[in-house]
This record gives sequence, structure tokens and C-alpha cells, in this order.
Amino acid sequence: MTYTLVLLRHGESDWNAKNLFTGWVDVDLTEKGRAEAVRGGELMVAEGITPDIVHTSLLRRAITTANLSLDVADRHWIPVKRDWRLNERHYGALQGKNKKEILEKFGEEQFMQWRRSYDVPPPPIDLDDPYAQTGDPRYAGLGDAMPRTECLKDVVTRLVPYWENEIQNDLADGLTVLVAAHGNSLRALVKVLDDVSDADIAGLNIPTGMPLVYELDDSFRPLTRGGRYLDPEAARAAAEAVANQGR
Ligand SMILES: O=C(O)[C@H](O)COP(=O)(O)O
Repeated sequence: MTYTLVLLRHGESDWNAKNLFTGWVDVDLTEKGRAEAVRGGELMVAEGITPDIVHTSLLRRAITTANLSLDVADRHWIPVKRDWRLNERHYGALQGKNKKEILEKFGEEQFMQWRRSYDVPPPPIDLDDPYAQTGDPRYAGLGDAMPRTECLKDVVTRLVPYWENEIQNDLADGLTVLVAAHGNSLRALVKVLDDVSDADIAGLNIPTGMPLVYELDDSFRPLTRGGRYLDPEAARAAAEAVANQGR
């Protein structure tokens, strides 16, 4: 049995366009981001990929991307599951800060450590920071699990139970699963899928709005490491642009 898993990072957001660290701040898509989501759906149609169920984060940039891409594919009606475990990495006190300004203020090494190290989180966000999620009803059930910052390792830790229980269960039922999520929650999932080392994951960047398809074996291991972007040329260029953010 081969299972099909499609990963889709949301289209360009307002804060991607403004070069701001976003994390759990619930910003919308830009017009370009909406067009990317539509194009993602068109690519799935062209490849004959028909998602049977969609999993999203609790953030509107992922939810709207899923809706737009599924609408084009005439799959707007499929069941949906949403979970905070698919949210973007919480960017701590960097949320709302400009990437270029943080790079200039703290230097390349610190900037990259915060952005791409596996286990060094940014400083925690103050609970009264305007970009904290204090009191946000969608996280009311989290209690002590509510993060004030996260490194990628923290994201792997919170994502793995969701991958193993929710997503794998749907795959095992023979469903084609679409996961609409974020740059770093998808980096975490790819790390687990492809067994990428803690060091090498720093070099992996996920472009916005580009479907990445994994065919998986009975043990949910990829048949092809790294999966397959439906538009590989565009994905390579867009991933490069993500890598260079802040410069
Ligand atoms: O939260 C953010 O700022 C972006 O979605 C991901 O940012 P990064 O590529 O700088 O980690």
C-alpha cells in the first residue's frame, strides 16, 4: 500500500511581505498569497491529486490557503481537522519584529541561531506584549502547554503525536491527506519524514504556496526522500528567497 501526503505552506502573508517575524500572530494572506494558494490547487488538479481530508493549523493564513486551493480543485467539501500542533513555530519576543532590523541589531550568528538552529529558542514573549496570544480563546484548552517561545525541536515534540495519531490514521484509512500549515511546522514534519539531522535541517526552507507531495510506504516512510514539488523550478527559487529573508 502506498499513501499520499501533500504538504502545503500557506501563500504569502501580510507579514511575509513586510518581512516581519510572525509565529502565532494571526495575519492574513496578501493578494499574491491568495494567487499562490489558487495556483497550488491548480497544480494538484493538473497532477490528478484529489485530497480526501485536510488538516490545518488554527491560523487563518493556513486555513484560507487550504480553502482557496481546495476550491479550485473542486474539493472544498472534504472533511477538515484543525489543530494548534500544526501552528507556526511560536517566535517568542521576535513576533512582530522586522527580520532585517533584528539581523542588523544582533548580527548574523544570533539571527541565524534564532531562525534556524534546532534547539535555541528566541527570548520568550511578555504576556502583555501586543503580539502575545494571551487570552486567545482558541488556545484556552492548552493550559501549561501554551508556549511563550519555541525552537524547532519544541515544534517537533508537539507535532509528532499529531503526525502519528491523527495524520497517520487518516493515511492508513487510504485517504489522500492535505496538510496546510507553515514554514517551520512543515520543516518539523519533513525532518521527521526524511529523518533529517539536527544540523542539516537548518538548510531546509519551505516556499509559500507550493504543494510538496510525499508517497509513503506501509511504515509511513517516504518512497523518495524529500518528496516531490509539483513545480520544482518555482519551488527552488522561492525556497532560496525564504533562506535570504532579512538580507
Ligand atoms: O513566522 C514567520 O515569521 C514565518 O512564517 C517563518 O519565518 P522564518 O522563515 O524566518 O522561520
